[in-house]
Amino acid sequence: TVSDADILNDAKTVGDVVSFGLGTQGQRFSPMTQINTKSVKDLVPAWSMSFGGEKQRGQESQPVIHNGRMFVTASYSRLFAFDAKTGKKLWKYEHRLPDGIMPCCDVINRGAALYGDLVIFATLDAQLVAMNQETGKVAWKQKIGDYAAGYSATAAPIIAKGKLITGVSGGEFGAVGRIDARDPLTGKLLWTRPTVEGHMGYRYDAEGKEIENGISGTLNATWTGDLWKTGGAATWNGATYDPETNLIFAGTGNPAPWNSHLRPGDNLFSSSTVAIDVDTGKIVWHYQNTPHDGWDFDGVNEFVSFDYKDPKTGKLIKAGGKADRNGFFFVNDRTNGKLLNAFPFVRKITWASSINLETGRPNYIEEGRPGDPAAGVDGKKGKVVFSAPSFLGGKNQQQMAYSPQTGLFYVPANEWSMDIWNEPVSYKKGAAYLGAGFTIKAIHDDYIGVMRAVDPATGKIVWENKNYAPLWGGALATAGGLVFYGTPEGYLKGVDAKTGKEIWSFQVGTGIVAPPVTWEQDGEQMLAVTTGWGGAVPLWGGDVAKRVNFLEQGGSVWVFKLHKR
Ligand SMILES: O=C(O)c1cc(C(=O)O)c2c(n1)C(=O)C(=O)c1cc(C(=O)O)[nH]c1-2
Repeated sequence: TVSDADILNDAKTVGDVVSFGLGTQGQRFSPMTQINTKSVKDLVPAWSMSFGGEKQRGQESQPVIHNGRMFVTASYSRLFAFDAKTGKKLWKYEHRLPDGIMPCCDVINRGAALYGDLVIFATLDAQLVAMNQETGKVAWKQKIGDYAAGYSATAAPIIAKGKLITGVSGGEFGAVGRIDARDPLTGKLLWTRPTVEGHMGYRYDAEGKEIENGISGTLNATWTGDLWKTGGAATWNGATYDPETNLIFAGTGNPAPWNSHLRPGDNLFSSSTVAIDVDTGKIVWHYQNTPHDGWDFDGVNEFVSFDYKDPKTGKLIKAGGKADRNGFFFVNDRTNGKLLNAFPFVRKITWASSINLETGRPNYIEEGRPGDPAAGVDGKKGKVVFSAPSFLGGKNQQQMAYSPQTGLFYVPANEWSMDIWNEPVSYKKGAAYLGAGFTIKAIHDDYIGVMRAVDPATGKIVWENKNYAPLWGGALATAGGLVFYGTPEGYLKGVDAKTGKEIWSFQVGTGIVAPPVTWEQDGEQMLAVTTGWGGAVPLWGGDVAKRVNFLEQGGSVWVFKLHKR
């Protein structure tokens, strides 16, 4: 069984992977060294297993591994249990999905959580399902949203201090984001914390009775009229948890609708990092990466805890790093949210010239905001603006890694742009709630994706590896001096963490849009990645989707280990 101690120590222990992020702080760093810059050239496949089925689409799942079993979620709300050593299929669960589900950005899932004897994941019809790890028998199910109103769920749950922590998707339909804490063994709700100002949070007593748990003194002050009621800020990429501060860090999506002229104000807590007390569900601090977002710059990117040496004072600070969809990399004090540093990690940014380190607010470029349709001649279409990054972001769902060995973040970034304009829109249950039109375009002929090694203290890009297609898979850093990541072209790569030099690669036969993991199995270091091209790019990518339409779908897990000579 998986205990709280197993989860607390996940980043340091090598025998399994029991949390999303290889430790709930989300560093995606492994202390293992058997596979290193010298030996990595001898990596060979150990096994591969297909998800089968007629339907494929994007596979974004991070495998979790415990007690010789690997649990991987797959497209269309499926979950597979494999023998971690041989790949033998142990069981599978296929969730029965209703016809009316409305995931905005492909039928993907990012992974499962482990606790006790259970494996738990979220489904596209906004449910949580917990199964016995050995048998696959369903232990409990809970509905977390109304799929007919656009709610879905794609993020991997995490376990924080014995609580199951989950988010919701649906921002493109005016769903209201929130973070829930449940008893992982029963599914019982312990607290719920909405991420749109104006909505009340609740705690539940022993009898399950609601106790109000709001943010005192604040009502929907940063919203106009009634728009907060359907205000988005979806927590669609889940959360990280830092045991040192007892805080859950949730990234929140764009405010709804996209047309920012309809909702003057900062629109809290959209496009933000929200730090929530794991015991009470109260918001302890928040930092808004894009106040009054008008570009769909969801701030759901993972907030990764790390120790930051202040370049001026030399003091070690408990910090967190976030490569935001809006193109800036933010470093905040994770005890109180104070901004320590902010710098661009993509080269072209048109909406703000910089982030003011004193006030913590962006220096907007006013011409960079799409125009108000109500100000136009016919009131139907606002001024079109050229904008970079595109709304798919300098970084999207693909997870970065942090190596305490190099002190660098490894950010799977994208350089692209869009034409974007606003249109009138009003809320209708179950209908897209954007009020915007757009086309995404490449900036450069030779690349969109670019893996960047970023120094959080100086903002310097230490090295970069360009990639033709947009990077959409996460990174893994190891004490072996390596960074692993996959490309939509199908290459899983092992590169030198210090220089970026590619030392090993393997073609998996379809695109990679998931983060690799590593663990030790019977004394051997194993490397695993889920494969299968998809996610938001082929659906929303405009000109970019056409440019990469040669990429083929798939659906499988690949596992590698060193060839014994
Ligand atoms: O606002 C939302 O609720 C929401 C949800 C999701 C999702 O659940 O995957 C994505 C987005 N927004 C989104 O804006 C986006 O770019 C995106 C990309 C992906 C993906 O997995 O490829 N999901 C999502």
